[in-house]
Amino acid sequence: MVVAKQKKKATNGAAASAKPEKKIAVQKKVIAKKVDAIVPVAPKKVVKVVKKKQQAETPKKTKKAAKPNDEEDEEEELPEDLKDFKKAASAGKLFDSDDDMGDEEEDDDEIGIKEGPLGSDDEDDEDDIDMDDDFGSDEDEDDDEGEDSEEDEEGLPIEKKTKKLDKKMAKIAAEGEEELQLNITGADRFELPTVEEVEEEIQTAPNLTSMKQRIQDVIQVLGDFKNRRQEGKSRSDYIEVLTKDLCSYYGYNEYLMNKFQQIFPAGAELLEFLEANDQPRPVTIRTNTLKTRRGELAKSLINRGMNVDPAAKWTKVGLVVYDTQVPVGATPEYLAGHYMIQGLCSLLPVMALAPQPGERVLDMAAAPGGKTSHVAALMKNSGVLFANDPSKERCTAVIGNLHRLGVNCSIVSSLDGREYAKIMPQGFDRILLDAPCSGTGVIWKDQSVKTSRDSQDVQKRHTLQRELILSAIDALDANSPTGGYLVYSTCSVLVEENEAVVNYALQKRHCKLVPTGLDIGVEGFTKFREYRFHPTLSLTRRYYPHVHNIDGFFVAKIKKMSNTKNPKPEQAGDKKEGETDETDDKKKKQKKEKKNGKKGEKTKKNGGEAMEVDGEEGGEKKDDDSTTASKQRSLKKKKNADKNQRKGEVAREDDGFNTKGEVRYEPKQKFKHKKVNRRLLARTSAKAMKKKRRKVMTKGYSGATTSD
Ligand SMILES: C[S@@+](CC[C@H](N)C(=O)[O-])C[C@H]1O[C@@H](n2cnc3c(N)ncnc32)[C@H](O)[C@@H]1O
Repeated sequence: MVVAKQKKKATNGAAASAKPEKKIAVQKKVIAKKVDAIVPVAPKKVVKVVKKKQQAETPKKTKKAAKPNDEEDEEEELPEDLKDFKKAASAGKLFDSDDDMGDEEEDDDEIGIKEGPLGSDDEDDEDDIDMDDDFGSDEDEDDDEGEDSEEDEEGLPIEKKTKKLDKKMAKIAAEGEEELQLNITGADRFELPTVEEVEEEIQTAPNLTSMKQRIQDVIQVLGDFKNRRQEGKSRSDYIEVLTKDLCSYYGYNEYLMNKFQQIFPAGAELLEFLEANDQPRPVTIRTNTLKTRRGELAKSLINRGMNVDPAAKWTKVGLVVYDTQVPVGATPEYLAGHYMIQGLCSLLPVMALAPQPGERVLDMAAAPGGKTSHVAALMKNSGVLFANDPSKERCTAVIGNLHRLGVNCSIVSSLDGREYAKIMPQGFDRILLDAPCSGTGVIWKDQSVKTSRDSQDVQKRHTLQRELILSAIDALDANSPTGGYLVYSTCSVLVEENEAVVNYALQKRHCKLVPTGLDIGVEGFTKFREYRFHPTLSLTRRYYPHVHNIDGFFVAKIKKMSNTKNPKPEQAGDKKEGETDETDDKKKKQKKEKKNGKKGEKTKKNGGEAMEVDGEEGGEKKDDDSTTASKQRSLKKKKNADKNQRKGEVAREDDGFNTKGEVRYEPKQKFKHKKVNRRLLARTSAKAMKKKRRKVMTKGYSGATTSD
């Protein structure tokens, strides 16, 4: 553009200084200027074609050599070129290549428009400088324009030609612009390949760049689906292609990718999460306050050549290690037990548990003992701390760490956590259940998680977690003067292992969620897809690597309300979408009916679930003799009510997740609004009012008569 401008100046400058004998030469330059002027709007290819043609037809010469003698030739030549240009442009041949959008080489070509009759780049540069020098500065330009218009008025044939040419050029430019816009919108519109095509590409020649591009394109379309969708393609078509690409680009199986897509329905956030899963978290350590203080520890580590800093505002014991000249796990301070190497997220559940000195505390799944030793530090090495893990091998790590860190209030056991409810019911003031989980929050540590987790696997963990959480609640003492708290945590981001487990516990035991007291984290889900958890699930906290720069994590704090096993019925959030208080009332009514029915049955069978199934038969037998229609009707009603309720229970028995561990799909209820004929309604209500009034009047009148 600078060059073009300089040329313009040069052209105008020429007009100013070389009258009249140089007029033709000036006009030629004006024409050249017009050609240049359309360059920015005409597609590169167009320019290239014109220039190439010019090059082909005009012997290449320097500007100096091209001066007066060629004037006539060029005058004739330019309109011809332009004809070709127009033809080519209107035939649409100039835009159909991808190259039109240009790569760097093409950009060079664009600069190369300076080539051709007017000479090479280098020459141009020189010329530009010369021209400036010869023909004056910007200020001269205005004057030149004035002279141009004077010349217009004179109406030389060449001027007429120029004007004609101007019009032509404007038309061509407009056409070019139009076509360019068409091409741009065409290029913008992303064409969705079929899943089969994508699969084939992935299997035969996976191209990470095009895959990434497609991922971004699809996410863009999904973000503005109404406007960007391809006709005939549904949202699920796009999602299917996106899932395939995401799986192969990031290396996940489809099961896990679907789960993540459900958690992060916004594509951009999903990408951030997936990217973060491939990034290592910072190395962090926890100061063991049983032996030292953070400031002292930091000083000694800095002296050893470690670059450390306080890890975050919310912790007084965490340090982040930026770089180190010595292995973090082999310093004298480490061996002396002044710190534990721990991810920052590991501090969160212990902070939420807030164990007090002198309490009875259980760490139900303790190995390798990072959190156990933190608990001991907060208990100031007093009270009793049970550190349990069923893996004997992993228990040796617990013992080693507790020794190194100077914990002397602990008992290490190697049991299945589910045993604790039986061997020590109501035996603890506080319990930490850092449950075994899928590890979907710490994928950066173990990439095999990406492909090894499937629905059965998650379902198995979900079941174990539910059993463990109930056992933990049963091992808690609700009447503890200082506690009665359970902290449930996982390094998983899956709802099945987190909210669903806690919600299940709320349904099964008399307990409630309380605030974790943690400053960071996002609220747990109270709604997930079509499922509704208890509203207090918002008190739980979720952590994501892409948001908090710590491992994916979940923390819930539960207070046990009573040592009875029965939960308060309203404790659990088992209300489903579309359910109202009215449905609750109906349920209560059904339960009452059921209970009444059961009373009679109790003489035959013992309580429990089997009894409910048998209840139907029992009920029928009992009422065999009864022949009245009303009794039969009420029996049928009761039977249906029982059946419906059982159906609901079966559906919910897995806490919103079917036996495969997948979210059960239930289409949203569509509410049909009955059309009300307002006139008819008004008429009927008016009639009813009249009737009522008449009734009252007659009553009142007759009443009055009697009383009188
Ligand atoms: C997430 S790790 C615990 C990490 C530990 N809390 C820490 O911070 O060092 C889960 C632990 O649960 C243990 N585990 C597996 N099944 C268990 C069960 N049935 N009862 C109790 N713990 C179990 C595993 O052996 C594993 O050590």
